[in-house]
Amino acid sequence: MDAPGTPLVVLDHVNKHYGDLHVLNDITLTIAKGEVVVVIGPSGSGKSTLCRAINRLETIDDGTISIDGQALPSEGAALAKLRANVGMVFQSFNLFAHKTILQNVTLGPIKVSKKSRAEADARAMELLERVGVANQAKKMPAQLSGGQQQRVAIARALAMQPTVMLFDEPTSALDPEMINEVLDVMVGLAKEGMTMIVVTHEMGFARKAADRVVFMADGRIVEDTTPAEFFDHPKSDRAKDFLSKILTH
Ligand SMILES: Nc1ncnc2c1ncn2[C@@H]1O[C@H](COP(=O)(O)OP(=O)(O)OP(=O)(O)O)[C@@H](O)[C@H]1O
Repeated sequence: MDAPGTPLVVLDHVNKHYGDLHVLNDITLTIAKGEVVVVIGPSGSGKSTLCRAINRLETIDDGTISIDGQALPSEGAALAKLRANVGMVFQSFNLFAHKTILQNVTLGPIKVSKKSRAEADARAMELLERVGVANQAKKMPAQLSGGQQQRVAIARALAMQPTVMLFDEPTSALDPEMINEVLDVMVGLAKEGMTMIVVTHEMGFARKAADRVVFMADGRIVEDTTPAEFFDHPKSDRAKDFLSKILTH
């Protein structure tokens, strides 16, 4: 087992364009094992694109991205293997609508990791217990609330035993009363030492659980610092402006 502080996710001079739009502008970022990094910034600043590029859901124009010392393959079996190590939780939970909650969690371990059904079921039930929805295991996704579905999505990602978890606005689609139940699960994961990259507008989570805040604007990393430093002493005008807009309400 590597010591905390070992680089796990490394982006080196990454660029991406959509036509004339420079959506990722010379992004260089290292995330260490066990670190929780919250990515925040104005709408359209490139946060989701950054998160998706780490998992190769988006291509990049130049630069390199590596995970655990391995450069990201662009396709094929190597990419599938890498993706299995990177748990991804999206804004919309993306559960398979025609499979039960338990089947949603066991599908990856059975199909990709070739676990036996008994082993996959046992592990899935442990994970569903952990995120507080074990009693829903036989139900279909549509029978669960949004907050419950998102917790299942987290359990599904954890079932693949990822080395890093990416969260792309995991609470944005939830009704307000369900946000905390998902954030509580995420805070628990952070405390257990999971490496996490979280795109979110939940500043409370950033303050409570993040080791670092990465603030993006116009495709660039403008600040990369501790939550306390960022929220209490933002350095750039962009960050000051952003914080004044979101913290006045
Ligand atoms: N497939 C695409 N084609 C063209 N432009 C795109 C595409 N996807 C994203 N963009 C643009 O790239 C920019 C960055 O998008 P991105 O979703 O990464 O921003 P974001 O910071 O996550 O924003 P938000 O907080 O609103 O989700 C935006 O201007 C967006 O319109």
